[in-house]
Amino acid sequence: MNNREIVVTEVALRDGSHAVNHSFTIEQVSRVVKALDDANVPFIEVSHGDGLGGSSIQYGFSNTNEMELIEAAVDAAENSAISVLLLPGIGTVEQLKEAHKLGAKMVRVATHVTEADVSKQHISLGKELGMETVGFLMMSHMVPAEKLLEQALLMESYGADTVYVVDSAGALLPHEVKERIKLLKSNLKVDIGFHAHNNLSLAMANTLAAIEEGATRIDGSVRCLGAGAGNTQTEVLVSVLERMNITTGIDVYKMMDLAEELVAPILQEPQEITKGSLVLGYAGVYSSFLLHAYRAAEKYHLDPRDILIELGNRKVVGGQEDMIIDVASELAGYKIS
Ligand SMILES: CC[C@H](O)CC(=O)C(=O)O
Ligand SMILES: [Mn+2]
Repeated sequence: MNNREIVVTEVALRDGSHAVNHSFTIEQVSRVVKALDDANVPFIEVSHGDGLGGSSIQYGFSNTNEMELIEAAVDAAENSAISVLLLPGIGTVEQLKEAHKLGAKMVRVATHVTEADVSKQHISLGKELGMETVGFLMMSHMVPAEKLLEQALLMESYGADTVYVVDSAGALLPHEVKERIKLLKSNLKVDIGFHAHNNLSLAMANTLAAIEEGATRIDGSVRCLGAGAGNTQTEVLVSVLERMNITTGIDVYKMMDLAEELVAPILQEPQEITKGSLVLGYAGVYSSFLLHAYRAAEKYHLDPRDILIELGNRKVVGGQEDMIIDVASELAGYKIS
């Protein structure tokens, strides 16, 4: 990717979908993609927060059909490639084909960190379609580095061009990121990526630790527009990397401008580390559970932190969003039969 030492994927228009209750409009997507394209961002991800097909009662309905958003993104991008996220079991083969037909160039196939085997069909299809294909191992903090390596090797064997360590809960500490990336780097032939969440205020430190150990594919969300406290803030990341003489190819001033002028007004509230998002990192809970837990807490008159801590204790993972209501009703004293 023309002299980029670090290849950034901007995820605000996908991960940020969680933070705005899946309310992105065609106009917002078009304007943000156009500006990101102008800033020379190589990859821009656009999908429901839970990936293709995520719009549902379980995960939250999108206000606008994600295929229309993907189409708008493809139309607005001259050079940037549009990426889609797909979780096997939520997104289907047909939806991936449709996104590809609309012009999506990259697919990231995401599984829970112990379930890489379910990614085979979708990684193979991504390759068959000629897409850049990425394996995305979510909740990577939940297993030791050796288990993560085993799962990453599976994704590599299915044909993934890159395998990502995904800190979905923002729970990893810098030394744990280093250990994981180092092990993958020395055992995989494909590129290694890292996706952070800022719940413990460690997204930037963890990202730099990952780069130090050889990760070359990095995710960021402009203005921290991602689930929980958001991801590594893209405009800050490209500024820091430029100070370190590491090239991303991205125009720092243009990133700063679009963050302030286009993305800040989209946020329903400024992205900050609130007590709720802090508990996600502290208890190791999926960042996308945050708003679901707030709603459940309101319904059952509970402190959302109690719900999140209990979800962490039970090691609830992505796809088990229905457990949020179950746990809340149990904590409120209702019996589940
Ligand atoms: C539900 C999919 C999830 O948001 C993917 C992701 O970005 C992560 O696990 O951090
Ligand atoms: Mn994420």
